Amino acid sequence: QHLPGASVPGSWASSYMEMDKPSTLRTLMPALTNSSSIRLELRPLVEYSPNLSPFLLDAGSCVHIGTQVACLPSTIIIGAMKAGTAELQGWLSRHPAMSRYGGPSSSGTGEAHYFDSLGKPLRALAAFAHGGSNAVGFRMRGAEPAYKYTFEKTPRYLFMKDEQIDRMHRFLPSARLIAILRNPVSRSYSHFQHRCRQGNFLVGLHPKIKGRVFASKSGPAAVASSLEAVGVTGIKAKDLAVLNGPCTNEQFASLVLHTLNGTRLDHLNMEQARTGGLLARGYYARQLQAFRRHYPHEQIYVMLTEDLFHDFPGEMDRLQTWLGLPYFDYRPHIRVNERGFTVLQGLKSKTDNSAYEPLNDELKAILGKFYARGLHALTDFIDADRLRTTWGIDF
Ligand SMILES: Nc1ncnc2c1ncn2[C@@H]1O[C@H](COP(=O)(O)OS(=O)(=O)O)[C@@H](OP(=O)(O)O)[C@H]1O
Repeated sequence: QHLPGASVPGSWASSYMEMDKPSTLRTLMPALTNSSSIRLELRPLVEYSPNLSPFLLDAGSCVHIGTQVACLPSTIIIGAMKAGTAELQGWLSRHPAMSRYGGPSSSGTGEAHYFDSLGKPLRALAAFAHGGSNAVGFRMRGAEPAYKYTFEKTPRYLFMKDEQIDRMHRFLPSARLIAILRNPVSRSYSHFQHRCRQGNFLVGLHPKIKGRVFASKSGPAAVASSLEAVGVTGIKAKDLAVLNGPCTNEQFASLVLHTLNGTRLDHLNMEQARTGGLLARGYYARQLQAFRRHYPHEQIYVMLTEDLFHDFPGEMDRLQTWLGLPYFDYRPHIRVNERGFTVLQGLKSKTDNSAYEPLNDELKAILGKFYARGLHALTDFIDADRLRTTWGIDF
């Protein structure tokens, strides 16, 4: 078997186990799984059949479709959005034993979104098992299934409802999940900037609402009628224009700190969290608790964005160890970009983009207070001192 250079030791390679009866795969899985590694000594290979249920398969198992083999993800980066998931995906896919959804040259985000939209995933998963287009993302070449394991990242997973997590677990019970968490304050501001760049907000042009920022999901006419309902009368759709990024602190404050009638709050409340997950996605504890209800503790790895960005190779070493991968030294492959960030050579980094205005101290304090209460519960997942020192939030 061809292995790519010395980077993947021969001892890492697996043999296949042709499963004549896919219905026995789940029963055998515990015997094939080494609890300290995603590697499967015998890699289940199921022959495609029109009746194959995706719920018979499991993480890391492969489906044989004609001359092709596609393997289900062994590990998934579940979020959080704006916590550096794309960068982490890029680094992990550089590992010679790992292959990302969409393939190395994917021009898209490489997010499979199998589990976060009701309706779509079941069809997609069925299509996977049935060799349809969704299998392409995890397709293997030649002898790759012997030594390569697939993974994907969909940051929205961390924000899923319980029934969606349940389905994920029923489909991939032995998957290893990686959660990367960024200080919720900077995460929410980064999310705001992301949505600004995408033109998701409207800015008021009329003197009564000049400069105010509104979520534009339902369009300017809907915003105008919501304003009318709270007594801000005479606003027409043409009085609202699409806001383009990069945006400012003032615009962020306008979105999260102003009630619809224009009152400025000096603190954030749950009501403000309605802004499309912008704030709610930072409630990490309840999100992780939801995953823990389905996946055992040992299958969830929690890392902090700031630690990763501070020492990328060191954090990748720890992650490799947790995944039980053969050691890959990232150090010869790093570069420091123009903005001073450590990135991987040959990997397009979001930090190569231009920066936006830093979050000001007043907003930092208001948001910090808003998130501080929820951080207690996060200490079930991350040491309190580490949260204090890395995020600088006092709680
Ligand atoms: N190496 C390194 N060092 C420091 N910061 C980095 C690095 N790589 C990515 N980033 C920052 O991560 C943010 C993007 O996160 P995601 O890739 O998870 O975004 S997304 O959810 O996929 O849209 C985005 O944050 P903001 O720039 O604050 O928006 C990136 O700049």
